[in-house]
Amino acid sequence: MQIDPTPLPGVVVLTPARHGDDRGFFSESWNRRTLREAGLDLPDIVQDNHSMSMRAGTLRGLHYPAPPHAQGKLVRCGRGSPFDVAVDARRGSPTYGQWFGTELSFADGRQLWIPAGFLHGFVTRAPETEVIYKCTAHYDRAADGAVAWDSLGIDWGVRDPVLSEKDRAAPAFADGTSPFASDA
Ligand SMILES: Cc1cn([C@H]2C[C@H](O)[C@@H](COP(=O)(O)OP(=O)(O)O[C@H]3O[C@@H](C)C(=O)[C@@H](O)[C@H]3O)O2)c(=O)[nH]c1=O
Repeated sequence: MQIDPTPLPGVVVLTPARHGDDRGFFSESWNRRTLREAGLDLPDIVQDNHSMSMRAGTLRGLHYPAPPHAQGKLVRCGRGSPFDVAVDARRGSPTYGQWFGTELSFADGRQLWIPAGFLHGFVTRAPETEVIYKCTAHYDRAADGAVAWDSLGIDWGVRDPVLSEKDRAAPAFADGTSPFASDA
């Protein structure tokens, strides 16, 4: 398991080992002990999500479940190569409002760990893109929050994305209004 830091402290890129042979490959996509031994002690995982986006240019985000339902998310790609983005929304954080984005392809198995207190979103680059992510808290519909995808200067590489109604109506990211304290 390779663990690479990003410019946002707490957000890391994980690359699990793959054991290839003439059938294909085998990979432990998540292993608590391996991560702990590598110095990454993640909170308990309680939910695993799987989404399929049929069209290239589909953008889901930017989302956050508000406290006390905030979720850390370990995101990977089942098919395709989405561009995955985390935004630091912890008030008082030195990197508040800053974003980090990276491509998570099925081809290389890279994963993005996004702690609670961050917004999350992704855009698909190919049809039939599958994104799979483990969460550290259960989904609560009433806590579901969204911020406008185009309000943070993120270079998504798409001008007119396919959006849900919720994401089309999401408010802009506004200074000081984040529900997350600095220690979210
Ligand atoms: C997120 C979620 C949604 N749902 C339901 C609510 C709704 O009827 C349907 C679709 O929900 P959404 O439109 O919110 O799905 P989606 O736009 O894919 O939302 C997801 O986007 C990515 C970027 C995230 O980080 C996730 O946490 C989540 O917010 O699924 C659940 O039952 N459980 C869940 O955990």
